[in-house]
Amino acid sequence: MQEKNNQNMLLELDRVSHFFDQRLVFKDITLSLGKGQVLLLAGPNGAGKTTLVNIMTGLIRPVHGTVQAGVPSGKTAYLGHHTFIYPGLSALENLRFWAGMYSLDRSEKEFLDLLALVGLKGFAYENARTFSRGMSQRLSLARVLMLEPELIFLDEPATGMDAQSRRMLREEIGKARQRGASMVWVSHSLEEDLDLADFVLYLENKKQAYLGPAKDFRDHCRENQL
Ligand SMILES: Nc1ncnc2c1ncn2[C@@H]1O[C@H](COP(=O)(O)OP(=O)(O)OP(=O)(O)O)[C@@H](O)[C@H]1O
Repeated sequence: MQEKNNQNMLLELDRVSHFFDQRLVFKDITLSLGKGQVLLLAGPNGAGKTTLVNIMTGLIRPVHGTVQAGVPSGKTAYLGHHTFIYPGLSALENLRFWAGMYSLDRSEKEFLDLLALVGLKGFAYENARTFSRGMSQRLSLARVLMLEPELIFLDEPATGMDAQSRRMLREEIGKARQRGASMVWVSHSLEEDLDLADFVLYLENKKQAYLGPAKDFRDHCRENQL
């Protein structure tokens, strides 16, 4: 995907293997992600996608191998199973809180514009405790967009989202990619999402069954009956 030690390299995994209680999840994952590249991470349930994202973000230390990130932690963002939403705060207060955490100077109008972008304008002052799964996911997306990260981890970000929200999500992913952000994106909707990706890593049978250009993945699936 990129030459090793390239200064545009944002994430590099070298022979990463992981076990839970002696049970192998996957072995020997080696990849580099460059600036502005989108890696789609796919595979059947239980293949190890979330585990690999957790290793990439540093939440889990791999049993073997190394992970190097070329961006400071303040320039990475995660949208996935944990929404990081404070249920006792309104949508706007959540954004204000996160902005404070990252020392970002944002006006009330900017918060409201962000909430409008993710379709939550009418809920800015509502307590986040009352939000559905899809609404919480949209608020979490607003947090990610506010950070303008260089490296974004998306673990099934469309979970709980309706068709309109999924379209908005894909549009925002496209915009982030255009401004040069890199992404690792776990998806179960390959047909929909493949066109926004540069590379695909397909995990199956405890190894990388495919790692290569997204444009060649469909042919690979046909040839290998995936
Ligand atoms: N904390 C844990 N302790 C023990 N086993 C775990 C733990 N987390 C995950 N596993 C196991 O590791 C394997 C990979 O799980 P993981 O959640 O990474 O898969 P996934 O590809 O993300 O699955 P899905 O598509 O269902 O979300 C599974 O067999 C799972 O049961």
